[in-house]
Amino acid sequence: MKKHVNVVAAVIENEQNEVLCALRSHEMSLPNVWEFAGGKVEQGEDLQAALEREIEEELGCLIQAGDVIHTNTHEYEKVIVTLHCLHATITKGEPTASEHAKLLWLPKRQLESLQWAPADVPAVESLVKAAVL
Ligand SMILES: Nc1nc2c([nH]c(=O)n2[C@H]2C[C@H](O)[C@@H](COP(=O)(O)OP(=O)(O)OP(=O)(O)O)O2)c(=O)[nH]1
Repeated sequence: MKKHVNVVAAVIENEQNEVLCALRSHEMSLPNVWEFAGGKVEQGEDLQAALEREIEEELGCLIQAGDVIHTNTHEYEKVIVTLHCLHATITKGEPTASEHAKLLWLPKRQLESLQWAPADVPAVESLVKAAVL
């Protein structure tokens, strides 16, 4: 049976209505696609605490995680991912790539110009839809 993992991802918006996008590197599983930074939820952790921990580890900054804005389950070849996208705001520091190949602030309405991890596509579509309304 395939492993099922719960993953949290941060939709971080700046004052210019740009969203932080992160490119998965060659060394990561699912390489060379864009995602919202985050990672797997550990046992006993709530979604907000998991996201705050993952962002500090991955991007070296502190965030406050807010509401869940989108949840989607996607079946990959080897794993089933339930992706929870949460609003988040930076409270201290600047995001810096350590594991990712690149970070990019992109206006919401341009998000679909990137190649996203398949599990992220519904969340990206709804962010773009909300931005153009
Ligand atoms: N962090 C994050 N992971 C995502 C997103 N979309 C998506 O499909 N994923 C997948 C990729 C991975 O299979 C899983 C998250 O794992 P992870 O970020 O902890 O890192 P990983 O797979 O590189 O870790 P590892 O098990 O290979 O050590 O969820 C997303 O927007 N953010």
